[in-house]
Amino acid sequence: MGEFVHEEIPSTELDRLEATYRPLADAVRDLLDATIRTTVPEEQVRAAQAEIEALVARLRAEQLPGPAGVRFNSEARAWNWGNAVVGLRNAVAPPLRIVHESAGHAWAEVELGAPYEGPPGLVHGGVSAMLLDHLMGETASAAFTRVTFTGTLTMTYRRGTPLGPLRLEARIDREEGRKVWVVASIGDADGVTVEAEGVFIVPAWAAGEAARG
Ligand SMILES: CCCCCCCC(=O)SCCNC(=O)CCNC(=O)[C@H](O)C(C)(C)COP(=O)(O)OP(=O)(O)OC[C@H]1O[C@@H](n2cnc3c(N)ncnc32)[C@H](O)[C@@H]1OP(=O)(O)O
Repeated sequence: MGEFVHEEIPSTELDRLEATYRPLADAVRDLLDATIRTTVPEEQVRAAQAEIEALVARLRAEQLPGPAGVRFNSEARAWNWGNAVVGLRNAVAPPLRIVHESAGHAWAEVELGAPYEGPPGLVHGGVSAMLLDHLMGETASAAFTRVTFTGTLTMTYRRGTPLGPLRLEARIDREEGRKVWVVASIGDADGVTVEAEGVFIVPAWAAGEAARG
């Protein structure tokens, strides 16, 4: 497994950095959508590709040796900019902005576009599972007071989930020792499209931390 890295960047500096990186990731997200949907002539496609390759070289002039990992400072601020679901610097992430209503209850609203398509006009089933998995994991962590990993995730696809505005919701159903059962759903304006149940586990190696959380 990668690392949780203690990096002493003050929170005010993190705010400033995030204000720089968020619009960059938004622009790349827009690029993903444009790459899927463009109908410009082929020579323009090739010219755009050359420009993108030049931009990639500029960004790679200095970079981390591996993935971004999860970092934290001594002000209890944690940041996971590369995360596949909530990563602020990850253009593949929608990104999901999760609201922790209380420890054990969280929700998010998101608008999914062309990059998340599976069946025509519908969200890819694996994308639904990915978004719910993360939301449920954060929910199981009881607002970040303990570490939990997905043990088993069961998805029930009630009907197709249309691309567009969606609401996701998750709640802790019950707990037993180190096991936390979470129930969750995705819905559109007409109601629930996907339901999920998952068992999230406080790993043996983190159980001491959990007791302190
Ligand atoms: C805050 C950020 C949120 C991020 C959310 C993202 C969510 C994710 O995607 S996490 C990534 C995907 N998940 C993983 O990679 C997990 C990989 N698996 C593991 O690390 C381990 O197998 C882990 C942690 C699940 C269990 O390990 P360990 O703590 O050694 O379990 P162990 O002591 O054998 O079992 C503890 C209990 O859990 C049960 N259990 C173990 N594995 C599973 C499982 N896969 N499913 C269901 N139950 C399980 C056992 O039966 C046991 O139950 P009981 O106490 O009743 O006998």
